[in-house]
Formats: sequence, structure tokens, C-alpha cells
Amino acid sequence: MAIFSKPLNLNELFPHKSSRRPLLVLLATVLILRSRLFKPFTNKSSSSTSNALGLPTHSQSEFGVDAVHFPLVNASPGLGLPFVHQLRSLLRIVLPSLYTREALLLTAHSTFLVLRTVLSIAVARLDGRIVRDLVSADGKGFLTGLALWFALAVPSIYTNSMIRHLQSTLSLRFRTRLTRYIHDFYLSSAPHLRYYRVPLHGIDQYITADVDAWAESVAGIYGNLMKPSLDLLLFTSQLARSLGFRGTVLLFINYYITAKILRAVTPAFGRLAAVEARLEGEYRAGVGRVGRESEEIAFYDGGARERDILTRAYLRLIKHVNSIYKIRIAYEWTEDFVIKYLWSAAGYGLIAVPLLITRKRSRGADAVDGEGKGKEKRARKQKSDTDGIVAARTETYISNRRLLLSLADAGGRLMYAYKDLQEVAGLTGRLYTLLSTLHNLPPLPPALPGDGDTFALKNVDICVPGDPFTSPDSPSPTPSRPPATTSKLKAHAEPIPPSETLSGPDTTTLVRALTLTLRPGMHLMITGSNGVGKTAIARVLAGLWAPGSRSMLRGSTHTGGALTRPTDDVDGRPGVFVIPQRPYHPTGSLLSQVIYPHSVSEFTASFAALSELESLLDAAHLGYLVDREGGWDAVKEWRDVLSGGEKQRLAMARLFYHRPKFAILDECTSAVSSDVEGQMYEYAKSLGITLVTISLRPSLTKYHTHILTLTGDGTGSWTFSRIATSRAHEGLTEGRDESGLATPPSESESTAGDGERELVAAPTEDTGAKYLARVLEEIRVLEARLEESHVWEKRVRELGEELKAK
Ligand SMILES: Nc1ncnc2c1ncn2[C@@H]1O[C@H](COP(=O)(O)OP(=O)(O)OP(=O)(O)O)[C@@H](O)[C@H]1O
Repeated sequence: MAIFSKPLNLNELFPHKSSRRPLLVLLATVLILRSRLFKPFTNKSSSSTSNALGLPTHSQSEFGVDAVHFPLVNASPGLGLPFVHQLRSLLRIVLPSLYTREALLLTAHSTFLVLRTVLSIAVARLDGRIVRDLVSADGKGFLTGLALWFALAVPSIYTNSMIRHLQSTLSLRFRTRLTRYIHDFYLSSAPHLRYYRVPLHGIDQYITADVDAWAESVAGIYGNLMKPSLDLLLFTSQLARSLGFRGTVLLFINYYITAKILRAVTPAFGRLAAVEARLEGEYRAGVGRVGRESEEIAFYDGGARERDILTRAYLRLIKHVNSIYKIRIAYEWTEDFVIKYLWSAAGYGLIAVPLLITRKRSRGADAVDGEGKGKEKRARKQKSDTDGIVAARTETYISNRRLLLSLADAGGRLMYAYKDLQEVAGLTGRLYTLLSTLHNLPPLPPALPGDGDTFALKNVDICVPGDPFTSPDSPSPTPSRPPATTSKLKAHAEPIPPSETLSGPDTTTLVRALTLTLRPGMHLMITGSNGVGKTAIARVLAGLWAPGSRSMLRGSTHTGGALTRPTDDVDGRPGVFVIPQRPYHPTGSLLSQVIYPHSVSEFTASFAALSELESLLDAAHLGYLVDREGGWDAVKEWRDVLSGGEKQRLAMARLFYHRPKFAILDECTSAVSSDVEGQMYEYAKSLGITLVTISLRPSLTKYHTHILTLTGDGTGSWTFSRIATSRAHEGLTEGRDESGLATPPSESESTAGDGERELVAAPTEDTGAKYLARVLEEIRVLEARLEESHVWEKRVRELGEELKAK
């Protein structure tokens, strides 16, 4: 074909050998990477510790190692050394080594970025060449140029789409890695229950929106920074060749002035982004609360009130976003002026340098040529020379102008990237706060080893835990508090030492020096007035709160005492299972409601039959549920579908399924009728479950052997006694009674307000006995009322006869 009569010549596009070599290396790299990158994501590991993307589940020991990279520091979300440290700590998670898919994606991304810059230079040169051929009316050259133009279009388009694709894939991989890490860390039960204890508000915003935004920004910022930086470097070096020394110096003066101006007008985008994320989180939490508690709100007809609350949260967010927009206007004006107009003016000036210099030189050459040559010949030569010079100048002008335009574009993108970088800093600060808070939660003291079947508290103060990050020695602000807007970044902020006390200084002691030992068959009832600390005891028994001891709080070296918990059996029988006051229903089928926290696959693996579960539902008086709801696989919003009493009975069915050694039942049958409640308690006991019941219902006393009464007089005192009346009912043997308590039937243990234990022999002093007396008194009053009912019955009969007679 005619257009290919002149062979495609790389020499013209890349006049220097050194600029051709990288192109070839790049093309080879692209081909190699492409073959590796388009392999589907496969899960090579069949181990259960890997997820669907082949990412390993993180172990507790890994988190221990990582803790050193996440010291708790007070740092505002801006650029600086703390940001570099925080970003590095997060990058360690998303890019753990060079032998990962992410590293490969990053290499491919970088390669395509370099390739795009190289192609841009080639396009600029080709542009110049085409116009030159046009000006000098070289048809053949023009068509060849056009063919080259199309030839370059193919790799250019491919490169652009690959850059976008690789960036989004990289962002997704970063998000997955970070999310996996946070899930494994935040939601691991053992050993520190971080999801329960972390003192951060709006945690959902951190884990969902912030992680997503961070991954996207970090994957984007790499390209956004690298591409324009590379462009600036390569375009400048290309331009420097035609601009000469003076032009290059001017170019750099231009860069310097631009950087100075923009730096002066750039607002603190990092801090603004962090505040925006926090306000977004508050608004999101508000909407979530309304969705969760919709029925309660509807009963109170609280729609209007909730609307006000949500609108206020939304307006706070919008006000902030609006202020960002306003701040941006001034910045963007300056940026547009500097990048578009100042740079273009500087560009014209710079382009003029080689043209004007070439023109001067060619005039000098004309003068020398003129001597001793024929007039006609001279005129002919002069015309062809002039044409050649004009064509060459046009080529230089077009190439340089295109390079300058690309340079201005690169400059603009670099400025945007600076803004993006500040936003990344804000998000990095938030995620770092989340992870450093999780890493630095003071550990819960481990339970003391026991025989595996005993529950014991020894001299334990039940205290409401204070802020885990506040201790008398470190009055630093909690990470949950918003960063101080005026604080300057400290290059190396001092790590905040984790709290050394278990409960913090501002703890409230609810119960003092509690000591009790429970063995299988010792069914304990915990009672006392509202807010006295009954659930608090359950929290300590369940391991949610640290068992405080006064000696610990006083800073003594004694750290013993505390809690001994029953352990899980090797066959999977749990040591302790708690049914809380508020029923909890996970998302999923009816089956998963009963077996929670087991998964369906765990249930299947345990060879348990559905018919067994049905018998457990029967025991909870819920035998009709499977048919009514459409089978075990029915998935519903169980919180809404079940009645209050049904939810509580379902929780009891859950207890029967797990059949723990000890069950802590925290007023979990308050909505169930007394007769059904009693039957369920009896059934639980028949399964070998030892009950620790928190209740205010006297009717439940008869299912227990011991009673712990919190006096609620403000001194934290308590009494612990055997329930004498339950003796016959339980058929307790003297042997069982040797529980380490040495509590004779007529005696009880108690503490006075000062925490000293005393044995109270007189039944009149015994709060447990008093409690029983109160129950008996209530029964007496009710029986008296029943007796009165005969009088009313008699009266009704009299009235009936009176009516008949008339
Ligand atoms: N996480 C907490 N932070 C601060 N205070 C708490 C916390 N949990 C409980 N408290 C306080 O501890 C006290 C005891 O609470 P607890 O839930 O143990 O009471 P309770 O005896 O179970 O009461 P009720 O019978 O009403 O359920 C209450 O005054 C409560 O306000």
C-alpha cells in the first residue's frame, strides 16, 4: 500500500536510542504481566483458614506482632511524618510482601503508567511530524504519519483502559485485605472481645465507608501522583532538549512559583475529609437506629422527633460539606489561573525561545551563502531553504506545544493529586485510629485455672469499667474524640501507654469483695433491686468485664483472686452460655436462630438431627413454629416476626441445644408465663445445666438451691445463702454442699459495706431469709384476697336470685 511505501521509522518518533530502549522493555514487561494478571483468582489453599479470595485468616499471634506498628498516638489528620508512619502501617496490611497479587498489580499498573507517558511523547512527536509534512506538502510523509497515528492509537487505548482496570482491581484487593484484617481482629472473641470493648463511636462507618474510600483513594493516588510526576519528568527532559539551558531554567522557575502559590492557598483537606467522615458516620448511625428500633419509635409515635434528630445530624454534615465547597472555590480559582493561564503564558514564552534563536541563526547563514553565487540559483535555494525552515519550525512548535499542554495537564493533575493526598491523610488517620485503638485495648485478665467444672469469684469487686484509655498517668484524649482542629502535627508523637489499671480510675464499684463458688447442681438465683449490679455480675462471670479487686485498684502488686470459669468440653459442650435480657436474632433461617452462634455447616457436621431440634422447640413450647414459619429454612426478620414471649422461648431453645455446663439467664423469661417458665427451667436442669438466674420474680426461687442478694444500700454489700426450702425439691446431698462455701443451711455469707465478710447466723439478719419471708407474705396476702372472693361470689349469687324473684 502506498502509505506504507515509506517504512515505519521508530527513529523519527524516538530520535534518541536511549528513549527507544525503555519502550521495548515496557512492551516485553506488559506481555509478561498480562499473561499472569489475567489468570482467574483461584483459591489455591484448600485450608479452612483461607477465604474465597485465597487470603489467609489472621491469627492472634500475627496481631500481636503487628501491635508494634500501631502505637496509640495523638496526631491530626494532615501530611507529615506521622502520616507517613500511619500510611506505612496500613500498607503493611494491604501489601504484606512483594510476592503477592497486589504487588503484581502494582507493578503492572506502574508499567502501564510509564508506557502511557512514553506513548504521549511519541504522539507529540508524531503530531509535529504530520504538521511538518503537511506544511511542506509531502503527501507520502503525511500518509505515513497518519498510518503511524493509527498504529499508536491501538496501544494507547489499550494502555488507558488497562490503567483504569488495574486501578479498580487494586483498590478492591486493598479493600478486601483491610476488611479481612479488621474482621479477623475486631470480631475475634478470643481473647479480648474487642468488638464489645472498643470505645469508638460509629464503628460501622470506619469499617464500611472509610475502608472503601481509603482503598479507592490509595489505589488512585498512586496513579494520580506517579503519572503526572513521570510526565513532568519526561516531558521536561524532552522539552529541555529543544529549549536549551535558558528555557529549562525558566521552566523550573515556573514550577517553583506555581508550587509556592498553590501551597499558600491550599486548605487542610485532610482534616476536612476526616471531619466529613465522622459527620457522615453520625448521620448513618442515626438512620440505622431508626431502622433498628422502628417499632419502639412507632409505639411512641416518635417519627417527628426522630426526623428532627436526623435532620440536625444531616444539616451538620451538609454545613460542613458546604463549607468545604466554599473553601474549594478560592483554591480552585487560583489553581485554574495558575495551571491554565500562567502555565500557558509561560509555555508560549518558552516555545518562542528556540524559534527566535533559530531565526537569528538562519539569517546569519543566509548572509554567508549569498557571497559568490548566481542570483537565480540563490533565489531557488533560498525558497526551498525557507520552506524547510518553516516546516522544521512548525514541527518544533507543534511538538513543543503539545508537550507543554501535556505538561500543564500533568501539573494540574499533580495539584489535584496533592489535594487527594491530603484526603488520603484524613482517611488514613481515621483507619489508623481504629486499628491502634483495637491494638491497644488493655487486655482482660485471664481466668484462673480451675477443675473445668467450677465457677468461682474470690474477693472480686464488680465495677463499671471506665474509659480504657484514661489512667491517672496518661490523661490523653480518647481516640474516639475528634482530633483537635488546631493541633499541629508532631513528627513523632509520644505513644500513649495503655491503661495499667483494669477498670480505669473513674470506675463505679457496684458490688464489693464478692466471693462465691458454684459447682454443678448449685443453681444460683441473683436478686436485688433495679440497677444494683445483677447484670454486672453476669458480665464479670461471662468474661466481658474484668473482675476488679480492690487491691488491684489500689495499685498493690496483688493481682490474684478474681475469676475461675468452667471450661468448654472437648466434645464441644460449652462451659458457660449466657442468655441476655434483650433477645438477639442473627440474620438467617429459623434453624440458625436456634443453633446460634453455631453455623449451619457446624450443625450439619455435628450429626445432630432436625428431629432433635424439634423436641427442643417442644420443650420451649414452640413446637408449632417450624410449620407456622414455613420450615427450618425460612428466612425472616425474626426480630419483627416473633412475639416478645416467643423470642424469649426461642432463646431458651438455643440454650437447650447448646446444653452448657452453666447457664447465666439474665431475666430472659420475663415475658413468659410462670408455668411455661417453670417447665423450661426444669427441662434445662434435666439436661444437666446448672442455672445462674438473674431475676426479680420470687416464683423462680424454687428452681434454685442458692440465692445471692445484692442489698442495694449503696455500700456494695451482698448476702449469699442456701435456699432451705429448695432442699427437698432438689434432693441435695450433704456431699454436694461441700462446695468450698461451707455454708450451713441456717447460715449465710455476706459482706458489709466495708467489704469485710461476716457470717450471720440469725435468720432475722439474713437478707435471703428476709426475701423468703417477703415471698411468703405475698402469698399470704394473695390467699387472703382469694378468701374474700367467696364473699363476692356470695353477693353475685344473691343478686342473681333477687333478679329471678322479680
Ligand atoms: N456499660 C456501662 N457503662 C456505664 N454504666 C453502666 C454500664 N453498664 C451498667 N452500668 C451501670 O451499672 C449499674 C448496674 O447495672 P446492671 O445492668 O448490672 O443493673 P441490674 O441490677 O441488672 O438492673 P436491672 O434489674 O434493672 O436490670 C447501673 O447503674 C448502670 O447504669
